[in-house]
Amino acid sequence: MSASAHSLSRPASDASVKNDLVKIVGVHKYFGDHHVLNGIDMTVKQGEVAVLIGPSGSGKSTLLRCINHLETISAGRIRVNDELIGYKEKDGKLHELHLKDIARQRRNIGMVFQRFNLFGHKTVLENIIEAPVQVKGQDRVPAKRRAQELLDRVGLAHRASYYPAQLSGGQQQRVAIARALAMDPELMLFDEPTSALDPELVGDVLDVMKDLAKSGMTMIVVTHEIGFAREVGDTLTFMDGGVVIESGNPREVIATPQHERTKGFLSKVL
Ligand SMILES: Nc1ncnc2c1ncn2[C@@H]1O[C@H](COP(=O)(O)OP(=O)(O)OP(=O)(O)O)[C@@H](O)[C@H]1O
Repeated sequence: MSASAHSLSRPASDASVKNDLVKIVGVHKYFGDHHVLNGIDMTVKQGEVAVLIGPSGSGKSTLLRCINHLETISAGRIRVNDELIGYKEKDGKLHELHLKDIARQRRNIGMVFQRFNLFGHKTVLENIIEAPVQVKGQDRVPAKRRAQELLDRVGLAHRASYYPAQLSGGQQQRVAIARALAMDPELMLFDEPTSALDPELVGDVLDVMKDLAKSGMTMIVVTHEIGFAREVGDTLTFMDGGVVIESGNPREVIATPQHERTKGFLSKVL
């Protein structure tokens, strides 16, 4: 088949056609009468990096936590790979899934928080193999081999036998990323992964995230690192008051924000 004929007849399943991995439709979240998310719509395609920015209290963390059902949603639907997260739908109503199904869904969604939350009494290697061995039932030998590969990937192959307290904050955060990757997630959520770090440690963590993005990992990243958003993000979404104010190509949103609230926020963080 000639090249032109091939391009004309490209099948819908062509690997270059990106599928929607995350679909968030009309999501609301109330804590009592405090409306934190007020109808969020967002789509993230397979392999994309979606960066979320917004002022403190705008609902960014809550949205991330809803995506892996650490928070229940008050209305709307969140789907990852076409599977409804946290619920099954019957007669138009949502019923919360059993814990084992919620746990299965969470295994597919890695999450890295602002604070690294490593087990202090376990070595770096033991931290990384904990979930694959305990949750997935993997044998320790292949789990250790994979953990060592992941440590190599985050530049910490030589720290496998250290305890978290012997590492810098940036190194601990890279271990936290390796630990999340050990479950082979399809989606990674990052909630301000560098904001608790000393400035000189931020770059190494962002480099690991850039490498992950290059490898095709689908990522949703809450961050104030606008340079990262510009360089790595496929989309940049500005949230305020629990709604999406604007979303688009990061370079365009940063250079020519369409809304006063986005402009005001960017002027403070740029
Ligand atoms: N469990 C909870 N109970 C009650 N209110 C909550 C709870 N979790 C979050 N909130 C409130 O929801 C609002 C949004 O919080 P959230 O952490 O999602 O914002 P954010 O945009 O991530 O802010 P920051 O940048 O400061 O982390 C805040 O007013 C917060 O107090």
